Amino acid sequence: MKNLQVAVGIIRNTKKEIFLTQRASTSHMANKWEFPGGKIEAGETALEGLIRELMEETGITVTEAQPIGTASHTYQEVSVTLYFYLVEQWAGEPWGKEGQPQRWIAQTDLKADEFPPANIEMVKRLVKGEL
Ligand SMILES: Nc1nc2c([nH]c(=O)n2[C@H]2C[C@H](O)[C@@H](COP(=O)(O)OP(=O)(O)OP(=O)(O)O)O2)c(=O)[nH]1
Ligand SMILES: [Mg+2]
Repeated sequence: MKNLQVAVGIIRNTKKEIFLTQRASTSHMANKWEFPGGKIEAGETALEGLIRELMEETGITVTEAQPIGTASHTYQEVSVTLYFYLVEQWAGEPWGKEGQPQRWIAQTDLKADEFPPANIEMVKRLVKGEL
């Protein structure tokens, strides 16, 4: 089975709100809310992939990103390894640049079941305020 390496950004503002986007109805994990990000390309580091994906999907220029862990999950179609980064320093204002719905939500109000299963542990850590 394919194993995807995916860089994801937990974009957090000074009010402890997190920026989420919604996956397309035609995509894998359709309609789930996600941390913006995507597949790391050949020759790229995870951080380079993160910076590129957040520019493509949200329009921001990441200026600092802290690696906070990984999660692996095997779905029916594909297996993924997520490389999570906490992003608190950036230039610009994030928006759903590819037309995807977006929202800011208080970190403590995140709901694990709105995310793909691979995200559950990380969402729980965020809700508990461990990060
Ligand atoms: N971006 C993102 N992907 C996630 C999360 N959780 C999770 O299981 N995934 C999975 C869904 C996909 O199977 C896989 C790759 O993400 P993606 O679809 O965003 O990849 P991409 O941006 O490169 O998309 P594309 O170029 O193929 O359209 O990671 C998450 O929080 N954020
Ligand atoms: Mg993506």
